[in-house]
Amino acid sequence: MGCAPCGLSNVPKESFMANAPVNVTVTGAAGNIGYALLFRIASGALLGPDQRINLRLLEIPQAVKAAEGTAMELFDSAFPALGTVDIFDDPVQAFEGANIAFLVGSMPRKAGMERADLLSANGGIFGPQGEALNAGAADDVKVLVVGNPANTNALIAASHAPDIPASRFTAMTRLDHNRALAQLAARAGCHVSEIDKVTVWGNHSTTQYPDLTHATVNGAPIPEILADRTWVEEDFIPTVAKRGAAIIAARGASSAASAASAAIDHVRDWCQGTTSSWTSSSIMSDGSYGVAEGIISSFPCTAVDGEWKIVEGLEIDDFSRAKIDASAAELLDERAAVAEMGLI
Ligand SMILES: NC(=O)c1ccc[n+]([C@@H]2O[C@H](COP(=O)([O-])OP(=O)(O)OC[C@H]3O[C@@H](n4cnc5c(N)ncnc54)[C@H](O)[C@@H]3O)[C@@H](O)[C@H]2O)c1
Ligand SMILES: O=C(O)C[C@H](O)C(=O)O
Repeated sequence: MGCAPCGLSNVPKESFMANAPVNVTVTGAAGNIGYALLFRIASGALLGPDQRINLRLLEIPQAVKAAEGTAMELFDSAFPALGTVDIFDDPVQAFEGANIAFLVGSMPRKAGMERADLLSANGGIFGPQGEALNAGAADDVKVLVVGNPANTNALIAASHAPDIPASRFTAMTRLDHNRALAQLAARAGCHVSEIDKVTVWGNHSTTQYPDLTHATVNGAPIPEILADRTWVEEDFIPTVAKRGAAIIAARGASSAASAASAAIDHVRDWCQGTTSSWTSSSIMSDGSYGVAEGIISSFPCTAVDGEWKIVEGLEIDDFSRAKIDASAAELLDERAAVAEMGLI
């Protein structure tokens, strides 16, 4: 049963802005990431300050009251770009007319767990949400799955939405990409904005492969850094791949603000286009780079005219080959596990 939309609004719906309002649905709106994400979206960080956004928040019934508190704060922020804020506990209503959907709502892992340990707890959320998207989302809907294990949850959602192109279901490895930029910047003594051509391949898990093979700093390759195999293999790769666990150990809770920021980066680039040579996005594999079709895996991607495209033709050395294959194999195992559970 749906709860009544609260319909908070600082502005009349019909007030003038150049473009029609964009409907953005955020699940898990009362959670930690939701709290960080909603204010960034409403501030214009997602689609620019001149694009009116109507927010549609989905929560479980027990958390609707907390979501109402967040909606009150959104209202009190008087964001010029924010239109209406409606709250639902029914996915069918929440995804009605959605142009963009952030699928965040799900349980985070605790210390000592791997993200795949959440498959049985969270996987069941994403089938019904895929069906609800299929039933009522806008024709141009773009879906980003943040809730873990994000890649396989995105696959579950996509498999329940036969009328939506599978290319519209993506999972978030942008946080891993940003972590890789930050680690390389620290090692190279440069600013993150001076780095280009970093890739995160595979799963948002410890098997992910943050790849510096093609990386540049200020347009120049980094042979001295790549020659330091101890740093690349024993420091950089595990630091990036295990950063989520390190954050949990330090904060006592999983990353929230950096995850929200990466979610903004992912969807902003998807809608407005990438500005660097490429970024990392988990999308449905078409078999590129020998990654099996039918899994949602991270690739080097550009976004052009609202579509992710895999950057083709990169040379893959033996070390990278083994790493990419290992993460793809894990995704195939996760797919088999959710098939076994009847989730796809
Ligand atoms: N992909 C990434 O890089 C990345 C990064 C950080 C966190 N995460 C994942 O994001 C998820 C959310 O993290 P968080 O810190 O916000 O957790 P949280 O526990 O603070 O919030 C989760 C919210 O989701 C809600 N929720 C649960 N089931 C729901 C459902 N069926 N529909 C709608 N809402 C529902 C809960 O009520 C809660 O408010 C976790 O799975 C976490 O592991 C992913
Ligand atoms: O690691 C986690 O469980 C949370 C998130 O996926 C992260 O990478 O920070």
